[in-house]
Amino acid sequence: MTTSAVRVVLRARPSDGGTCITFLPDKKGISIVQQKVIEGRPNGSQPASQSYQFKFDNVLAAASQEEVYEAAASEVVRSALEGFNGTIMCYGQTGAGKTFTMSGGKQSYKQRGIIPRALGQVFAEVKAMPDREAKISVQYLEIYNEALYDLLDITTQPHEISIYESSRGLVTVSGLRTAVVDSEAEALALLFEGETNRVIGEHQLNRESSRSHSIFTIMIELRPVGESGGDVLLSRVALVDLAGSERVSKTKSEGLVLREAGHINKSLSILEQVILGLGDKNREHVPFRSCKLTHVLKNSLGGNCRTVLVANVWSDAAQTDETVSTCRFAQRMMRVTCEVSANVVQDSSVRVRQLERQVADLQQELAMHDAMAMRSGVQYTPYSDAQRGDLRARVLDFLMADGAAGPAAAAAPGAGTGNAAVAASDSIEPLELHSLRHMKEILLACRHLYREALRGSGLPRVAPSPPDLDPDLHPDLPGPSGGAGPLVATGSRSGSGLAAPMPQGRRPSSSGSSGSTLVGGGGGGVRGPSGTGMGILDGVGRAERLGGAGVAPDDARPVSMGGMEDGGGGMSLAERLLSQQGAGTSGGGAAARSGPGAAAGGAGVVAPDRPTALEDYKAGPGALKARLLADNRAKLRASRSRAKELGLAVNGAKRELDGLKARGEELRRQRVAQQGEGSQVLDAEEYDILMRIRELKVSYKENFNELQVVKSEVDYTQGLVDQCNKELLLEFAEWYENTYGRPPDGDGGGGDDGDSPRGPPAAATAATARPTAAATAGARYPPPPQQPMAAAGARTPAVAPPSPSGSAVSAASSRGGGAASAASSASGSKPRSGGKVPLSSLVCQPSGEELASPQAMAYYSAQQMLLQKTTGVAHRPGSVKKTRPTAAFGGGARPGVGT
Ligand SMILES: Nc1ncnc2c1ncn2[C@@H]1O[C@H](COP(=O)(O)OP(=O)(O)OP(=O)(O)O)[C@@H](O)[C@H]1O
Repeated sequence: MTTSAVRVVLRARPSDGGTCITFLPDKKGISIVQQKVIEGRPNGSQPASQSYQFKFDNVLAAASQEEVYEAAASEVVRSALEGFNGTIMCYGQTGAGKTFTMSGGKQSYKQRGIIPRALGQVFAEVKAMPDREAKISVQYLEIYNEALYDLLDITTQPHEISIYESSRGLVTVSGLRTAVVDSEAEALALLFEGETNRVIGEHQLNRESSRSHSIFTIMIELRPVGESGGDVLLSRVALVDLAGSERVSKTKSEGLVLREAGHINKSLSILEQVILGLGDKNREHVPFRSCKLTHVLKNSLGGNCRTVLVANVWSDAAQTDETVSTCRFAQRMMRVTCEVSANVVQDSSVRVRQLERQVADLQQELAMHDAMAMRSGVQYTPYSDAQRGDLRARVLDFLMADGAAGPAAAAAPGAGTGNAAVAASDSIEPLELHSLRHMKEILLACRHLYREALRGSGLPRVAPSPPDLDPDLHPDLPGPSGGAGPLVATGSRSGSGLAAPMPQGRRPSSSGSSGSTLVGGGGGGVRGPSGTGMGILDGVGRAERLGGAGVAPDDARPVSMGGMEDGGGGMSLAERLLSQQGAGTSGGGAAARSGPGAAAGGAGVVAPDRPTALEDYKAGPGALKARLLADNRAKLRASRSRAKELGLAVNGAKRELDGLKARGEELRRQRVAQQGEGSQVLDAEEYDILMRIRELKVSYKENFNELQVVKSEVDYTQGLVDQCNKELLLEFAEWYENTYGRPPDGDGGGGDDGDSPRGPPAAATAATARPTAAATAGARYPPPPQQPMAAAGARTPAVAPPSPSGSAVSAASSRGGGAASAASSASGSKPRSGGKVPLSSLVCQPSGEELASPQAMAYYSAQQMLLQKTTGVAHRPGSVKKTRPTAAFGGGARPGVGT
């Protein structure tokens, strides 16, 4: 990047009325002598004279007029061929010879001006570059009475041409015809055509006075020949013929010509201000946008451009004032510096071709490596639709194989035990992974199926996975294997055939007290299903049978663990881990305690009060859930605080936007009133407002979008907190009952986190709720219900799944009218009237507003999924009671269901 001062060229129109100027010997300045008649002097006295001398240290001096034109054109063209923008601008009074300098005299080729010379040089230079491919195009703009015209296309209306300024301050004019020219002749033809379209007028000083400013632009694009890549040079040469400043007293302009003079003089005066501003380093604001001329020339004046100013003076003695004025302008222009750098860009098309070739080479290389390593089926190219469809079918088969394992498992040796689950998962044909792309495609297929399940297809909707769940804090997340895996078949094999994913964190967690519950509870466990593919329950089933004797077996702990281990094939990894770690210990502890305790009917065990017991529970067997609850609460707080922040930011931006818009509109009205409807030149304040509005809109949109996301995160996390809270309390109630032989004081399903004492003990307790014959007689679990989508949005989401066996599982989810009361008791608002809280009642009901919210409905649907899963395949040792068919759980609540 270099910094250079603007170059000045002095051009003098030959005098025909007594010359007032002489060039200095070195041609780097001029001397002006002004003769003045001083009034009041006695007749015959000599007129007084005043002399001026203007020297320019950056003047382009040449011997002849032709050489000056040639040198000026050459200076700019050569640098343009190196990628630098250039401008040559003629300035001076009317009639001083600007058009003559730029376009040339009409008499001979020798008289041709700077533009034809520049065009000739461009094509000559390009021709001399065999290693470069050049694309030359031209534009010709006219600014007449503050309106923009296309001199190459007179059909273009002024309003179709506009000045656009990029965020980096680069100004371009859009709407102009850009003519690509292949030869000098073609370019000259366009130049002449454009010249004939210029507006000219006649006045005292010039019979062919240009009434407009014109800018002929040559655009040059130079790229290396062929596909060798390399840099592309882009440059623009603007050749500006300004209209001349005129003194109306001299030109005697009238009517339209006078009006034109007003526009011309105004714009030239703004140009002068701009030059003054650019020359003054302390000046912050340069009024480029005050008129079209200076706005369009913004890049040429003090921007990334090499600029040559041609100061045209008329050497007539009568024009001395204007000559002095033009020289002053030129001197001011000398103070303007330009930061220039070449416009070099990478040829993207060549680069793309190179990369494509590279990719193809690498693919070949990979294919060779695969062949040598005997790897087949690896695909590196994107999957086609057909391949994707095929993969989805295979992924679906894989997912559904889980549900199909049931019959196989039932038939397999070891069915009825936890081994069935192992057998079931072992029997699933794994999906082989060939490559990273293959893995991604499998995940995409899963996502597709998931979304399809969400959209409907007669399947329940599920909640989206909560973000960033820490597996350490969520050990009850679905594990990778068996029926407890991340996907739960929601239909029978012959049903919809689609699998819906189990929402994370919704799966009943392992509590480690399973053995104790089952053993001490006297066989309250559910039986392992057969034929439904839910072999995961077999472990529990075995524990139930073992405990069914109502006597704590000698091997209480091993049985407890055995139950876990046997069922391990169907457990999630997290469950297995849990059973092996602290929870296993506490589970064992509970077994040791509860087994004998239950055998003794709870006698001899002093039950602590509820708050103390709850604290014990939270520190012991319920630690995991309590931690999960605390974690979710922390996340909820964080989300809420972020939502608040974003809400404030959004509202603040909105308020500011409204204020700015109102002010902007006011300024616009003022501008239109002053400059007319088509005015496009904004003043500084209006421009700043527009820029600020643009910035604000961006930040408003970003914050608003994030707010939506955070809001749904808050909603979702709130749901998680509620759910965790309920589960914790319910599990606590069960643990308490199992441990001490009676339900805790107050309400096991009490509200919040159970820290506050609850109301009176429930009248009826789950201790009285014993498995009914029907339930314990091996009633098979029904296949997971095919829930209609409507249920997801139903006001009562506790859908009773069809119960072919009439098991209490159905009843558990169909306790008519129980939902509200139990829910209220679950929230601690009032004590339950009796019995256990039916699972169905733990499913929240969407409010009217929520019915319209997809996030809310997804959440509720997820709860229903949980309900279905739990009622259909309940296996969580700690939650067995929830699905245990008891009278309190819904026995007789509905005709045709229950026991
Ligand atoms: N160097 C020159 N040699 C011969 N004639 C010239 C020269 N410069 C200008 N003239 C003549 O002077 C007259 C005015 O020139 P021109 O129209 O180029 O002036 P101008 O500065 O463009 O005026 P304006 O833009 O105000 O109309 C023309 O007739 C032109 O031929």
